[in-house]
Amino acid sequence: MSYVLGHNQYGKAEVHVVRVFRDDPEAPHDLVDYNVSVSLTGDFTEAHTTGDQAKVLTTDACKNTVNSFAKEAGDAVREPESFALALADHFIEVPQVSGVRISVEAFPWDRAHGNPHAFVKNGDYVRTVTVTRTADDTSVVSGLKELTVLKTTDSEFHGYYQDRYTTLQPTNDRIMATAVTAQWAHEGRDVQWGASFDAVKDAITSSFAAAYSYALQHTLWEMGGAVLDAAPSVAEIRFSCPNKHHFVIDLSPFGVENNYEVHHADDRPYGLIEATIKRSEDVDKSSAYDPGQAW
Ligand SMILES: O=c1[nH]c(=O)c2[nH]c(=O)[nH]c2[nH]1
Repeated sequence: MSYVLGHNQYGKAEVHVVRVFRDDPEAPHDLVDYNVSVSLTGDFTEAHTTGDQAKVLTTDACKNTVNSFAKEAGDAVREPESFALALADHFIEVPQVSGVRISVEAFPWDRAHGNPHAFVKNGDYVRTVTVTRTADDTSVVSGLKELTVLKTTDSEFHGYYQDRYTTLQPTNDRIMATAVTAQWAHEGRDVQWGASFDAVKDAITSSFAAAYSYALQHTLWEMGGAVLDAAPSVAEIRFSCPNKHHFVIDLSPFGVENNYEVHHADDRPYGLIEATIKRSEDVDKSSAYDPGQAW
């Protein structure tokens, strides 16, 4: 039998590191909470085909590098994009490495009641970053997931294609809810990452609230446009949004009127609506995204 080695990559997944900033004894503490994954490509054929590990930077060293960079990388640690860039810039210098992908989940913590050293984990969303680096190219994708939003009206759904399996009744008024997963690819790496993230998140939530919706697809389009207007470095944004169906419960058997008030919050199945909104047809950022990410 003959066979060849196809695409391969390796690294350390899910290095969960928390960094406290407490250099100034007079200043309140800050912290960042990152789950970092490192993935390397390069000249690693022999590690697989002959068992020769001479070129393998250990995944243990990858983990140690992440932990040490949480101190060594200075102010770059404060934003997940700049932290991922610092790590990617480091790993790409390893001679046998030709490609680096750093993925970060950043868990937000809010200061507790203005206390200088106590925090409450903010479960509203998780911030995400994917940095992809080769010798002469760097791409940065920022994102968020698990941002759950709901509006109680200003949402319709009707006029859709009908076949013999179509039973859904059209509606001029419904709850619309989704848990937004979005990733957006930047042009360049010279970006104020924190301000840019805040602008995108604000654009998503404010346009979700303000836009009158004729479908979740229509809302994705509105949110994408708002993001491109708000964040100049963003070339495109990809959404993956489950339609969290809320069905009006028929209370008429009990003689009770239900004017879009009482709903069954359905769990599954759910509609899954996905779309990319980009500045022009020419934008192609597909290589910037981690294909291994479930979304
Ligand atoms: O916003 C929606 N988009 C759909 O494609 C769809 N399909 C469906 O059954 N309900 C909805 N709602």
